Formats: sequence, C-alpha cells, structure tokens
Amino acid sequence: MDFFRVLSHGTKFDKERFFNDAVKLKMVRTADSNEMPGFEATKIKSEKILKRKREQSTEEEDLNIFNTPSHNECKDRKTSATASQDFLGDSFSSPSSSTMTSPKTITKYHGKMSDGKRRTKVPRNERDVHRENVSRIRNANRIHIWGSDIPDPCESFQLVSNLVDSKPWHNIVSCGYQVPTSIQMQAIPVLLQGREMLACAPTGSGKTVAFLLPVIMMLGQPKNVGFRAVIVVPTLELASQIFRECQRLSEGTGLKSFMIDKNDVTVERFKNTTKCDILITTPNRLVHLLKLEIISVKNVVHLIVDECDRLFEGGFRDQLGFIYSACDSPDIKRAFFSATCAYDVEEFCKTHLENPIFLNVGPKNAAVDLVAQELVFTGTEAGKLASFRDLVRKGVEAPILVFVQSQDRAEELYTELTHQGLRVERIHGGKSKGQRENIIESFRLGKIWFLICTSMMSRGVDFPGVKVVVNYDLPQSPIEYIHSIGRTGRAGRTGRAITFFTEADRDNLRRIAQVLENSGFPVPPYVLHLPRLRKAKKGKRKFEVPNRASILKMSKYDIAKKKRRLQMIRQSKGKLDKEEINEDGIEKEMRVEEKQRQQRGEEQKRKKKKPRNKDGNDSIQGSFKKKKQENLVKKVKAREKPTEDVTASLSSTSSSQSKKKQPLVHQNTPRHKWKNSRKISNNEGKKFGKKSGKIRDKTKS
Ligand SMILES: Nc1ncnc2c1ncn2[C@@H]1O[C@H](COP(=O)(O)OP(=O)(O)OP(=O)(O)O)[C@@H](O)[C@H]1O
Repeated sequence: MDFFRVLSHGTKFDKERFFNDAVKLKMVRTADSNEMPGFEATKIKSEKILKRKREQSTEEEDLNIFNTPSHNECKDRKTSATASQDFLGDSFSSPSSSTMTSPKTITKYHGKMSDGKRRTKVPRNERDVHRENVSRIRNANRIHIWGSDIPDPCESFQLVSNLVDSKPWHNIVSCGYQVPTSIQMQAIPVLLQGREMLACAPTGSGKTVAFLLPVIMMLGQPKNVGFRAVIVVPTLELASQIFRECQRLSEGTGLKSFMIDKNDVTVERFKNTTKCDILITTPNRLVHLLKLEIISVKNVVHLIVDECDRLFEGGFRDQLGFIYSACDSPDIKRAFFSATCAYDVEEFCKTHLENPIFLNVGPKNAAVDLVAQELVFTGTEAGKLASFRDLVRKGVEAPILVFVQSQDRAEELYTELTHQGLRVERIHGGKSKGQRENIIESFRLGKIWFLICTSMMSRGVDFPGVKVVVNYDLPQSPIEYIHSIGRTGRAGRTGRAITFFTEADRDNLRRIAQVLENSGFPVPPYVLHLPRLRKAKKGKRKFEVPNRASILKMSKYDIAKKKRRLQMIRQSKGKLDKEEINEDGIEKEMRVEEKQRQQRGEEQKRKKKKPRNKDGNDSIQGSFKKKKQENLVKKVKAREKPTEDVTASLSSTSSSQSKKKQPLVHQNTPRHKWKNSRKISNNEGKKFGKKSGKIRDKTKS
C-alpha cells in the first residue's frame, strides 16, 4: 500500500469511478470500518462527491489567478494535488493548525444530492472544519495558492513556528510589525517548510519580510562556511534597502549579511566573506565575481530572486541563469518574488522548481488599491509642464516622485523646475553611487520635495512618506506603470498617482488605461476604444520609446549661458572646498553653501562691530581719507618746495617772487630786478611744467 502511494504520488485516482478498488485499498471509509460505524458506503460516497463539489467551487476561484495559457494544466495539477492530499491522508499538520478555531462537530444541511435522494444532515469532522477555517483566512486575505501539501497560513506572528521569543521575534517587535501582511501570512510558513515557490503580491505589501524572516530563521546560527543565502535584485538601491532590512531583522542572531556595492573586485575585499551568511547583490556584480572565482556560492541553500519578472528580461536573464546554475548545492531551495508576474517566470518555475507552490495575493498584475489613479491629457509637452505647475500651485502633498522616460529628460525637467525655486533633485543611472545615495538620503529626510527619476527607481524602492507619484511621461508598459505608482500607497497607507499623456502615447495608452479601469478609476471612454496594439508591435514597444519634444522652454543660447554660469559656480566652489565638491553630494554642496553664507555673515558682523568716526565714517574710510589728505598735502608740498627754494634763493638776491605775487611790490621794484625775476619764472615754467607757464601767462595777462 505504501509503495502504491509513493508510486502514485501526485497522480489523480478517480475514487468515484473505481470505488470498489478504493474500498479494497482502504482508500475510502466504508460501513464496516471501525472509524465511522453505522454509515453505509454509499452514503459516504455521496458525501465525498458533495464535499468535492464544495471544495471545487472555492478552489476554482483560487485557480483563476493563473488564467495564463497554463491554466488548464494548473487546473489538472490542482485536482491532482487535492487528490494526493486525500490519498496521503491529512495534509494539515502544520503547527499553526492546532491554533485554528477549536474544532467542533457541526452539522450542515447539504441540500439535494446528485442522485436525487433527499438530503441528510451530515456531521462534519475535525478536518472539514479545519479546511473551512483555512479557506476563510485565505479568502479574507485574498490569498490564492496552488500546489500540493500546502501549509496553513498564520494569522499572527505568534503562530509562526519557533518564532516566539527568538531573536528575530524581538526584531519583528522592535520594527513595529504587529500582524503579518497577506503575503507574509502564507509565504513564511511555505518557506519554513523548505518548499520552493513563486509568489506575487501587490507593491508595498511586505514581500521583503516575507522572504527575509524565514531565511534568517532557517539559517539559525553562523557557521563560517561562506554564504548560505543569496538574494538577487535588479538595482543597487533595492539591494541596499534589503541589506538594511536584513541587518535589522538578523540583529542579535550573529548572522552577517554582505552587499556587493562597489566595482572593487580585489581579493582583499572578499577575504572575510567566509564569515558572512547572507549575500545581497545585483546579478551583474555577482556573475563578475563568480567568473573571477573570488567568491563561492557552493554552500548556498537559499536563493531568493526579488523582482523576478524584471530579472527574466534582457541581459539580466543570462546573468540569472549563471547564478542559478552556480548555486548547485543539493539542499538548495529557491523562491521567486515580485509584484507582477510574467508568463516566462511561471513556466520556468513549473519546469525547474521542485514541487513548487504558486502564491498570489489579490488579482494578478493589478495596481495596489490604496492608490487613487488619474489620467491627465496634456496635449503637448509644453502642456505637461503647465499641468505640473498647476498641480504645484493648487497644492500637492510633498514629497513627490516624478517619473520621466530618460536621463536627458530628467535633466531637462530638473532645469525647468529649478527656475521655480522648488526643492528638486534628479536621480538616474548617470549619477555615481555616492551621488545616488546622498540624493535618496536627502529625499528621505525631506530636504528634497520633488525627486525626478527614471524607471530605475520604479521597482522595490520604499519611501513610506511618498504621497504622490507623477508619471510625467507615460510608462512603457502596464507592468512599469504598476511598479511606478506602487512607490506610494505602501504598507496600508493611501496615495495618489497622476499620469500625463499626450498624442505621442497613443500606442501604450489603452493598456495602461485598462489597469486604471480594473482598479475602478474613471478613464475617458475614447481611450478604451483606441485600437489594440498588434502583438509584433507590442514586443517591439518594450524597447522603443516615443519621440518626445524637449521639456526645456529656454532658448539654446540661454541654456548654454546657464551651463557656463553653473560651471563657473562649480569651479569657484571647487577652489573653496575641492574635496567636498568632488563628492558632489547634495548635502556636501549644501554644506559648502552654508559655509560661504557663514563666512559672509561673519564679515558683515565684523564690519558692523568696527568703531565709527565722529563724522560717521567707518574707521577704515576715515583712515583712508586721512591718508589721501596727507598724500595730497605731500604732493602739494612737493610741488611747492622747489618754487619756495627758488624764491628763497631769489629772496636772498632779490624779492622778485614776492613782487610777482604782490604786483604792488612789482611796481616799486627796479626794472632790471623785475626782469631777472621774470627770467627765473620762465625757467621755473620749463622746469615744473605747463602749470607754472599758465600762471605766468595769467600774470602776463
Ligand atoms: N507586517 C508588517 N506590518 C507593517 N508594516 C510592514 C510589515 N511588513 C513590512 N512592512 C512595511 O511595508 C513597507 C513595504 O515593504 P516592502 O518594501 O517589503 O514591500 P514590497 O512588497 O517588497 O514592495 P515592492 O513590490 O514595491 O518591492 C516597508 O516600509 C515595511 O517596513
């Protein structure tokens, strides 16, 4: 019998059709069985049919989440899973099962049976009650799950096995997490059971804790054998955010986490990584290090891929494949997480994961319902800027994230908005790591109100305070849209998302409008009647971006002038504090500005403190005046001196000079003496320039 069970694991055994065989194999309870005396076999059979129908009606709802082409396959597997559960006996043996609603024997009126016989009141056993309880929790939390031998969800952190009073428990409490979110309720028990899974849950629903907590709990104590868990994410910003969260949750456990954040690949840097247990990285950096054989992932037993649908795109796909095959420990357990799920990922998980569990929270690929979404037609690019200014003028709650299509457009919008005196910054791939970190930190601290960013920031990054997201340029796909608006409305908070569109967005508009409509927000009817994008074009559009007119309203001359000015300012700052400017962080720049301001202030204070002269002049001015006067006196004296000398020498011989100045004397002096004096005065004119000549002329006249 056991051998038969093992052989038929996962297959469907039609107990209705082969009822007699099932009775022989003791797969169904009969009237003769000791467990349920007094019931006829036929009654049990009909009860089973009814029960299955009941289960199917609730479980079919769950299956709808996989309405991809693999839907039928999923359905078959689901039935087989249910069958295998029946076949293998009670599958609800997780620790939390005992803490569910206390089992009672309840009787229920089942209605008319399929064979037309009058219905009976059927006593329901412990297992039925338990199942109903589990599906009640799942339905209430919109948890849709598929797979075999699924553990029960846990409605509170206390119900997670071995968590209470452990170090991670204290960390959970100190983080202020009181109850698990929907994804945490189900994903934590699944991972703790050592199962492989694919999980999709809305943005901001706490997926990070959902995978970090079980990984930390299962790693237990540090072992000094190198990395035992690897978490792969698409961006550095997300990596550092998860690294921070990991450090918070693993505090006191002795586990060490490590993030590959620099391009520095020297062996020295990774020498001590054997003491680290959890590695958080972007795929390209890890692949690089693996190829250089600087680090090893041979002991990795937990591989977590966050934002998995993004990592299945473009160049990331090969890198992920490399990491996947490098983590080849026989005990490896893999889990894939994202807010949006792609068909490729599902197919991959179905074929490559071992007995996987598929988990979905809420409707598949939908925007988070706490965000109010708006579509705004702006006509042209100029209209966008006007609409944005209008938004600001009317009053919009900061901080605000503004998404644009490219780095260039981020720079252009930044230039335009800085004119308004808004506290704006931009962040994109063109910025260095240090700059990006500084900007994010300033944004978190509220020093920046408007952060202009590219799609690089649309995934995973958690700014709990962001109330409004503006899609200045329409995102390229509904998936990108869902992630970008998911930067607001996080962890149960509400938010607002405003999306601008122009005629250039004709191709993508319909698909994005569909997301709004599905969430119940108004969409102009004409948008929903736009022609569908052909499949071939749809694939291309992922990499094609609409040609948009420049955001800048200034002329090229003004832009060049402004650039020159900025350069000059930068250079002058560089002279002041070269080191700080080299880092080019906002805070540093602010500090430089602050320093300059302080210097200016001190100078002014010093000026104010200086004593003033009686006549109200500053002492400096007074002394300057004094000096000027002295100089003048000196000059005059210098000019006067030779004349005096001459007159003195003359006066010794004659008093012609005095006669010259006093014509009355002239008249009285003898003629020859006057002549001599005239001669001397002529010489004097030659000697001291025209002035004396002029004087002479005047005297002549
Ligand atoms: N149980 C909890 N109770 C309250 N807040 C929580 C809980 N778990 C996580 N959070 C908070 O929810 C916020 C979002 O979490 P997280 O970044 O993990 O979301 P996510 O699902 O990964 O989002 P995204 O899909 O955008 O990456 C964080 O600020 C986190 O601190």
